[in-house]
Amino acid sequence: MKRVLVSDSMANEGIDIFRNTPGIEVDVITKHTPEELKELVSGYDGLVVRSSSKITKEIIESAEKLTVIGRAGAGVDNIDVPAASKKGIVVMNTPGGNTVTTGEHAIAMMLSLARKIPQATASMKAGKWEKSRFMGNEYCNKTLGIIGIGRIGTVVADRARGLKMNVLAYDPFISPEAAEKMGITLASLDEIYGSADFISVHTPKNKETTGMINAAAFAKMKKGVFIINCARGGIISEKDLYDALVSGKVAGAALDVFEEEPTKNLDLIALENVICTPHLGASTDEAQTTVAIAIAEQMVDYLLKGEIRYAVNFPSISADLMNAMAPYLALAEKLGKFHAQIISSGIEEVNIEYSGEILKFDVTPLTIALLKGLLTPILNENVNYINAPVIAQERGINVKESKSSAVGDYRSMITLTLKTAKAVTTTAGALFGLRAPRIVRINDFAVDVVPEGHLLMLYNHDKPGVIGNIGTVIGTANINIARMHWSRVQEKQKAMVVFSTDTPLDEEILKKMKETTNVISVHQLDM
Ligand SMILES: NC(=O)C1=CN([C@@H]2O[C@H](COP(=O)(O)OP(=O)(O)OC[C@H]3O[C@@H](n4cnc5c(N)ncnc54)[C@H](O)[C@@H]3O)[C@@H](O)[C@H]2O)C=CC1
Ligand SMILES: O=C(O)C(=O)COP(=O)(O)O
Repeated sequence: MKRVLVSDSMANEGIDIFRNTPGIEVDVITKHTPEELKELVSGYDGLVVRSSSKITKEIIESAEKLTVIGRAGAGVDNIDVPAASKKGIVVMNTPGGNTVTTGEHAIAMMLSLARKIPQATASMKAGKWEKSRFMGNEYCNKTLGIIGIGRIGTVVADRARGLKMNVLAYDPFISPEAAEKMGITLASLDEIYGSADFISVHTPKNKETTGMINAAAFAKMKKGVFIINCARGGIISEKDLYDALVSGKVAGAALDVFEEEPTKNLDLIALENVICTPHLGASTDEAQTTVAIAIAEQMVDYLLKGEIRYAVNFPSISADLMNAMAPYLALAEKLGKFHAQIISSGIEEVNIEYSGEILKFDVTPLTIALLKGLLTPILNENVNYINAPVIAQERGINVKESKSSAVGDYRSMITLTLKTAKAVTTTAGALFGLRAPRIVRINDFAVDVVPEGHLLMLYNHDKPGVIGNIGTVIGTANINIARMHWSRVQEKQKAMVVFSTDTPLDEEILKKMKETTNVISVHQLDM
């Protein structure tokens, strides 16, 4: 039974999916202190959050069973994703589920801001009729600068064009060609600051964007600019925004998000030219139903079938793709696991070359699978698809991928070259038929090894009698040989034999084998 905790409010349609799925048990507990949440989480396999629960490193580190954190929404800045990745926990969100709703909120905020609708509403509710107090500004032919032209930014741009606004966008990760296809005019930040009448922010909150709109940025803006933030508090410095609003440089600000939530910055929101909502960007029935269903389905699929969709710390693999890639993932993992056991010092560099039909897939998950296989025999800690790249990086292992269109004897091949302080070694793997993994090369030796069970890899001088002598040592120990593959590069030089045995060999027998005439070295591998 997999247990899921929903720690922020979530639409019933999502909770029902958990409730109605055999094998899943769900609890909804939305009122908790951070300490209580830490205690609570430790008993669950899955955790669903929105923006209220802060999932810190401390919570993650103490969450013994947790394998997946689902964000019913877009931003994951309230989750310590690096800490989750290190612990092997998948973090997934529901991109797109609240895009239109949040874009509409930004437009609603912009429209309300320049026409002072919230202030006029409050005045009328207070029994007044202050027609001349609430003079506004028109949008038609004004310039809207959008910072971050992703999903939400694109919706805002589209709706703003309907209002006959000129739209400029800044996003360093969008190519001019992609922008042109979307009908977006890209501009530099300085161009936007210099020409925009309205500026709306739609980036994620991260190291680069935190505080990106600060006093220096306000100084470059047109006097009388309107600012809209429906992305994240802290992308705009609240202190610098306050000063710019008081000085009149900024004519008004519409804020849905705050540096701290619920905000304690009452001085800022008390300003006459600030309108605000309590993080309502995604709060529509439609968006909440969509994101709740999406995250529940994604988490059920992960918890029960291992299918990963929309993970922010792993490439997405649908069930169909997973099925198609499964033999290659198994091959990559086996190759890594095999190679890790034939080296004798720390890995400095991993070079992976993919060739043949395998190139029809995104090879990123294959590299992750290979790293998982490679690190598992070396480390005692649990290595999985999520933490393998993090562990490799932490250990200073340089991972390089390359692709080759050259197809040799195999339809697909993965060639792995490891550089250690002592040597550079190469192995290669291919599929036999459609599914069966094989090791097909060990350094200079062409082989055909089934990477399963207990293997013995032995180098010897290519002289008569070696096989007989080794067979006698293994047979005397009453150990059955299941398979055997012999290979040599050139007659009478070094040769190699790989045995597969039904049971592992103990140290004493291994020692006897190493002492056998003409044997150079013996490695036992556990696959
Ligand atoms: N107020 C609310 O309730 C909601 C807020 N959000 C916030 O909006 C953000 C954006 O959401 P989506 O559009 O769905 O994400 P998205 O990933 O589709 O778009 C983000 C865009 O920002 C761009 N970007 C990243 N760093 C940048 C930088 N330094 N300068 C300029 N552009 C940069 C990216 O290239 C991307 O195009 C989320 O991360 C979340 O924090 C999202 C949903 C609801
Ligand atoms: O999806 C997002 O990034 C949001 O900010 C929505 O936040 P919420 O789920 O309403 O707390």
